[in-house]
Amino acid sequence: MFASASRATVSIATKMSKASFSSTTAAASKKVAVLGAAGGIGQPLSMLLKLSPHVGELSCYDIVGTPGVAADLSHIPTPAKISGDLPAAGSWPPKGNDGIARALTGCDVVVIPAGVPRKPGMTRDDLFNTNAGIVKGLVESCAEHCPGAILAIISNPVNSTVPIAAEVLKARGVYDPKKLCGVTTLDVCRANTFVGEALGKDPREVDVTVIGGHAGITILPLFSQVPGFMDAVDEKKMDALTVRTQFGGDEVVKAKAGAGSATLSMAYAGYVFTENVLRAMDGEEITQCAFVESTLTDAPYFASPCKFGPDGVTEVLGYGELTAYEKGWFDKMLPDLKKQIQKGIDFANN
Ligand SMILES: NC(=O)C1=CN([C@@H]2O[C@H](COP(=O)(O)OP(=O)(O)OC[C@H]3O[C@@H](n4cnc5c(N)ncnc54)[C@H](O)[C@@H]3O)[C@@H](O)[C@H]2O)C=CC1
Ligand SMILES: O=C([O-])CC(=O)C(=O)O
Repeated sequence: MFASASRATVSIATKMSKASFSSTTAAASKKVAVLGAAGGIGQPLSMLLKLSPHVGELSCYDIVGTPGVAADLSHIPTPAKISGDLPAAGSWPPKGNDGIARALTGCDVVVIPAGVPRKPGMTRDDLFNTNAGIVKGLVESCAEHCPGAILAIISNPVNSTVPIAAEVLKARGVYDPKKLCGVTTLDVCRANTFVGEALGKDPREVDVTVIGGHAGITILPLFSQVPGFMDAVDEKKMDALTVRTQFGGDEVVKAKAGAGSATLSMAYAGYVFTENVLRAMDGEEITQCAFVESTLTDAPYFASPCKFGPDGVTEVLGYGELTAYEKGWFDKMLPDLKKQIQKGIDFANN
């Protein structure tokens, strides 16, 4: 399918946007780093970014395996130059041992899927003890080596790792709320897929707004805003679809039975998010959902549709009217979301 990357086109229904593997106008000029590039998400995400018409340079960084990942990806005939780095020694191509500095210097966008995934029975918050420190350390390196880059945080729990990243950047004097996003695109992908199935529509033509955070009941798909949805689906079905979207991650964790969580769909979602950020940097008007600093609610960070421009988020958009059903979930979600955000802030400052 990807044999001729210059001709293959994949269109993706994200908020008012289409990402593709081909473009006649895009300049392959941006440097992107993937931190955690040898992992379950990192490898397919790096492959998709190697196909991006916007990426001129792709740095694959991890604590293991990146020389091999980079050598492998380097044989795909697209313009993006590839490097693979490890923390201290070892790189591909073999060109010195500057590790993360080499990976990050000059980056426009840094995507972070580094950290451990869930096993059955765990919540995303159960990952906090391991992943909080990993994200803190990596964002400290970003503050040092690419303070102007847009950071896209995938590592869970996103509701806490994004506030951790913000506190690290603030402490270093380089925090710009426009340039820090938690990636919630997989929630949008799932909601679009499930609505497509329910309405008998091509899911690529569906675009569900998903607000809140990225964990269980903090994920709130606004199905009432999908044209035709309320006429086609009764309250029981809507409830089932809402809960399935909120716990879509658990569905995958259970099916993988101890071998991790969503990787392929997340790589796709991470690619869609990053590609949209890159297109906005190149001057296109893009709107997509992201978990960002926000004044829309009492929670200091909140996922909602955001406009993106050359420097990241240019406007945090509202999410419109909620139905009584959605308001019920919204009220239930906010205390949890605020607690998870505060946990991240406290961790970073202690
Ligand atoms: N935001 C979202 O929607 C989603 C988030 N996730 C999260 O993404 C994270 C990664 O998931 P997977 O790729 O499945 O895990 P994985 O275990 O397959 O890969 C993680 C990679 O991170 C690397 N790593 C660990 N510490 C590192 C460090 N200090 N610097 C650089 N790399 C480091 C590991 O070596 C490994 O290669 C998990 O926290 C998971 O919960 C997963 C799916 C969806
Ligand atoms: O469920 C998990 O742990 C991974 C994740 O965030 C998702 O698939 O949405």
